[in-house]
Amino acid sequence: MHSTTITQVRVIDLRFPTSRDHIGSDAVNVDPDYSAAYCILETDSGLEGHGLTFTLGRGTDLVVSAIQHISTGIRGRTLEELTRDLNALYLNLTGDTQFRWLGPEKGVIHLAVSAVLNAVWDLYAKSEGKPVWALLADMTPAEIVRCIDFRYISDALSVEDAIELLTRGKLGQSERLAQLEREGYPAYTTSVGWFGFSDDKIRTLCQQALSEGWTHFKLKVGGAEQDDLRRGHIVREQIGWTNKLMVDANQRWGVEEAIRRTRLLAELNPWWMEEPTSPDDILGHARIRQESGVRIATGEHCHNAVMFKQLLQAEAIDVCQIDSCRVASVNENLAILLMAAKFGVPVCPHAGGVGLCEYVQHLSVFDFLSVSCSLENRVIEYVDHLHEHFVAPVAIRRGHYLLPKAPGYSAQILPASLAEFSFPYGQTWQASSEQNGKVDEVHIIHA
Ligand SMILES: C[C@H](O)[C@@H](O)CC(=O)C(=O)O
Ligand SMILES: [Mg+2]
Repeated sequence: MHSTTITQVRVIDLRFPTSRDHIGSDAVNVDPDYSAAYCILETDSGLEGHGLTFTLGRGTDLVVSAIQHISTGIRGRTLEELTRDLNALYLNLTGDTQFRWLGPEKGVIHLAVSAVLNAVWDLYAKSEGKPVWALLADMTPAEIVRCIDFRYISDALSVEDAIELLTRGKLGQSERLAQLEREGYPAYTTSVGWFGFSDDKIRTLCQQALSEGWTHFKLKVGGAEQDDLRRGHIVREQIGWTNKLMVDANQRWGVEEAIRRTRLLAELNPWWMEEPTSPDDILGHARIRQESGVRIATGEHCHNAVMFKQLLQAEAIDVCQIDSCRVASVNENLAILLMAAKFGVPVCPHAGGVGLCEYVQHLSVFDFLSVSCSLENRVIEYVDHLHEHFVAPVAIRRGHYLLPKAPGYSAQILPASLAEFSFPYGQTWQASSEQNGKVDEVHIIHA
């Protein structure tokens, strides 16, 4: 790797008005504006590292500010220094002796660390001329392990466990890669069943998705009992009973209610119930799993590898839904992939958000090539929104992700989109504030 020095860190508050069409809506997040705290690492070689963390509109400015604070130590350092020991970089970014108090390893600071590390991985992969999945697959087990913080997970996954899994994963890797080249990676769609969509819209979107080759569908639940069942049966009428239907409650219920409602929804034969209760309630998920008889999935709001460790140790989940931005980037997700493989729990990444599909395809491909080496019960989420804003958007064919080939981590956004949707001064937001004649009080402070 030639020496590349980080000369500037730019941060953008990027917001897309998806709430206007109920895109992304669920029983709890009823008006999501898919947004991102977007980080650009400029270098003296002209290469740029682009990274983001996913937010939902208001509050993105808090993460932007956090990135500005925690990235001061990145400027002036070479890429070679940063990537020589990626766990040391992780510890440096998460371990600031005062910022750590705002976590640790959770909340706004952890989201900011994720954006910065996502940008570092993007720059690293670009400098090597590889997509991130290939950069990881070409690493030795020892190199992968050097990216991971084992301090709080070694009681569940030791360094030796990781080395053994990764060494085993080298066997047959080229055959698995050839399989992905031919077939792509299996996916499911959530874009047919957002909470704010009408019954007719759900019917139409299911028919369209079936014609495109989709076989796995996710529906948002968590409204009134009869509405959930009615909408569920509408989907079943369209997709039949052989195709897979998953339901997602987005943390809507307490444990007792979650057990009751999951049992009710069992008549839809869901392949999993997602986020039935608080993401922090590990024992609650275990009870719901034991007492409902339905497969339980969670992860999109689990803020670090330690939470995933406990979900796996408590046998609380059937499906591990990693998120590329909630935890601190590739570093933490490597640990989670390895723990899930050790506990025999399939990983089906969360991707309902801007840039998340572009990111998680790399993590699932690496999991198949080098970690679990299995596609059994594994599908990557796909949402059909905002991909037109990316330099190298995901490619989908008949319900499968095609292997990303461009060097980097795939979430670089087009300059015109950065300009148009930056908040609050991009054209989209200027137009809406002029149109509405109002600027939210918080934004006046921001301005
Ligand atoms: C607010 C987000 O769109 C959320 O509903 C996404 C989600 O839960 C999922 O994709 O799963
Ligand atoms: Mg979800």
